[in-house]
Amino acid sequence: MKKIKAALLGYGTVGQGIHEVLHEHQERLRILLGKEVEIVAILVQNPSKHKNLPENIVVTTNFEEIITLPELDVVFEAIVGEEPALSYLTHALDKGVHVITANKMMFAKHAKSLLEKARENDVKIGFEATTAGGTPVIRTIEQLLQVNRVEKIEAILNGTSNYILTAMSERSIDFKTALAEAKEKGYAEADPTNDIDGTDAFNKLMILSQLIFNDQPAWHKVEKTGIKDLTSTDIQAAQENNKKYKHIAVIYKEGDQLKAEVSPLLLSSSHPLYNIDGVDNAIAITSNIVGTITLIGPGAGKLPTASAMVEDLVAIFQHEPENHSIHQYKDQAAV
Ligand SMILES: NC(=O)C1=CN([C@@H]2O[C@H](COP(=O)(O)OP(=O)(O)OC[C@H]3O[C@@H](n4cnc5c(N)ncnc54)[C@H](OP(=O)(O)O)[C@@H]3O)[C@@H](O)[C@H]2O)C=CC1
Ligand SMILES: N[C@@H](CC=O)C(=O)O
Repeated sequence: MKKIKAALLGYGTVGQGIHEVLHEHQERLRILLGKEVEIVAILVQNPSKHKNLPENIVVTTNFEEIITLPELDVVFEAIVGEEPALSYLTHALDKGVHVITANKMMFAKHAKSLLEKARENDVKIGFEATTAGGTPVIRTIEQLLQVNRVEKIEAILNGTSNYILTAMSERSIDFKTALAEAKEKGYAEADPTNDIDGTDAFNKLMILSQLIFNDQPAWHKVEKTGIKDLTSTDIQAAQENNKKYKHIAVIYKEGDQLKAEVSPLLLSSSHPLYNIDGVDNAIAITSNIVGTITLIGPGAGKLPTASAMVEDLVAIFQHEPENHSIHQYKDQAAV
């Protein structure tokens, strides 16, 4: 049986999640794609941390060694920061290799040029995992709201912030302890600055903006505030008034101007995002025909993020002409 040959860039929370999901669900992937998916190489920074990987997988710090492997089909990118990720993915697209990325910091800035490059080279970029973790907002907008015109997004887009706010409110723990828990659970970035100062939610909002409006507002004009200055006293006071702080990202068009803001807001219980707690994200999408749809689901973590990336893999390879396209499990097939 032919194989889909994949490389992982990064073997931290997300990279390990992808490996686990590909391994655990090999049979399902074989049914869906008519092919096995094989991880042939993994790029890391410090190979001594990754000594227990199977011997048939190339573990390297040198991207050249990966991109020159014969018959490489796809690269999953789960490293940190704008560079070298951008250069690696540009190189992969130029070589005709599909790309699946979780790297929102890089993609917020370079979505447009990378998507153009992918089109030029007749390959695909999956980026579901860049926004809202395991919650499938990208494909919902891209594929299920094509006749609709999306007019507004109001969303909780950072799992760490929502986890911290919920923990401070429900368990009365302090900010530092809640952040340490979010790190321990694999929700927060290794450097959590972007989680708590609003940058991560901002980056995700810009990715949605690019997808929906094929444009982004001028970054310096978007007001961006994180949750880092909220104190336990603020949170308890809100609770005593039956309110909650939530970190909200909003974008809409006013005339031909894009308006966006990312900030903590005090919500009353009638607000649709009031009950979104823990690591969950929620995205209220308002469109001209259907009205408002709200997607809710895990916004961070190993398996939710890997789920989004492996679903991207299926979306890319299912469309290759020789592949099968079976959408139902046998025991769920319609009679
Ligand atoms: N964690 C989450 O819930 C989510 C994360 N993301 C994004 O996914 C990406 C990965 O996140 P996560 O797995 O949590 O991060 P981790 O810090 O857990 O892992 C990062 C991995 O990337 C490797 N790495 C980092 N920089 C380089 C480099 N320059 N060259 C080669 N390898 C490198 C590290 O190598 P080594 O192991 O040797 O140190 C490590 O294996 C990030 O861009 C993040 O923003 C997106 C959605 C959700
Ligand atoms: N650190 C991010 C991870 C997912 O994008 C978050 O907490 O939302």
